[in-house]
Amino acid sequence: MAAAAPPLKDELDIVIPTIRNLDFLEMWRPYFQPYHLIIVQDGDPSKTIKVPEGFDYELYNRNDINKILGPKASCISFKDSACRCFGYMVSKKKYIFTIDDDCFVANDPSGKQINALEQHIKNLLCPSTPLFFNTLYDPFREGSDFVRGYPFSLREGVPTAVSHGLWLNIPDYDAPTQLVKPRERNTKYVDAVLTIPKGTLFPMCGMNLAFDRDLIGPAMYFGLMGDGQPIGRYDDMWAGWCTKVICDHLGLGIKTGLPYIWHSKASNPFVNLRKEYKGIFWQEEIIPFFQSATLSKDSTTVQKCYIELAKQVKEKLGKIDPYFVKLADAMETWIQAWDELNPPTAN
Ligand SMILES: O=c1ccn([C@@H]2O[C@H](COP(=O)(O)OP(=O)(O)O[C@H]3O[C@@H](CO)[C@H](O)[C@H]3O)[C@@H](O)[C@H]2O)c(=O)[nH]1
Ligand SMILES: [Mn+2]
Repeated sequence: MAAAAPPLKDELDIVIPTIRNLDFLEMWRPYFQPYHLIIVQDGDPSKTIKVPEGFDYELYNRNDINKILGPKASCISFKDSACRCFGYMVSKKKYIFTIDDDCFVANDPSGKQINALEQHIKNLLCPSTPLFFNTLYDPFREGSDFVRGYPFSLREGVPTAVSHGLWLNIPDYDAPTQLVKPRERNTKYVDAVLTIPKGTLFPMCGMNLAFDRDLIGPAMYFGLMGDGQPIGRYDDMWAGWCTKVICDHLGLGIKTGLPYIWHSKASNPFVNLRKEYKGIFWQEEIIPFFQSATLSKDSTTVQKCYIELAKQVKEKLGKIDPYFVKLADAMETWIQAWDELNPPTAN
């Protein structure tokens, strides 16, 4: 009997931001080889990035980004992993999985390899439950269900837009935590997938992340960081806060938990502190902004929501620092570029 085709084989792209070689793909080969890769090469475009044999991929460096987007390339970060969102924009597939090049296949407590891609796909293909918390975690998982007292009117759930995976070994800590706990490693494997309740924000890490591009793609702009910007390492956080506000508004769900990957490399905490420090005190004003952000009922598409949010960023966060005016403009440029590369299909 022929082996079953890998799930969503022709409907999912794997996006990898990189400044290194891609030897890590060897370990992922059994799981990734059937899928198309979109490699976003950051840093010096004259450097050649070697892709292991046998993978189907497209690779974009900074020259390619500038050529494709022209002046709109200004919204894509340079010298920061945030550049990965260019891959989301050029993809033509319904689903995206993004992973860092220092993330490897992890083992579950039984010692079995974790096919992270397969678990993300399971997460995305079954509904989320943001409107009422199920205490037995993901009710759609094998061996689980809705518990007594869970309203039947809510058991259909909502479409899942984002699947947020976690990391064994090096946890995604901020620089101050990393400095205080340099040897801390995450050894806890928690066998759970949770829907993040409506009205609750969360810190989205871009290291091991999948999403439904048709449902939420235009909101997945990884904020302007890196070269020439006053902060770094808030790109994915920014995307997560915007995405969660928009998912709550449009009735979409976000899950976090399984799958785990093995994060192998701790980036330099001192470099990270320099990148993060302004964000550490700015976020004490950014979070209340997102917690109180409301979108009008006329905002019925992700693009409309995102543009409305960008206007609020400019108006309400612009007074913290001119960076937020620039970021709001970059958010608008991102949507223009997105719509240019992804014109609505005439239905
Ligand atoms: O300038 C750069 C630096 C790195 N990359 C690529 O991005 C990822 C992540 O890089 P790295 O593993 O070195 O950094 P981490 O601190 O572990 O990254 C995590 O923290 C957040 C930083 O924003 C983010 O959510 C995680 O990615 C690798 O693939 C590098 O090759 C880059 O493209 N440009
Ligand atoms: Mn890393």
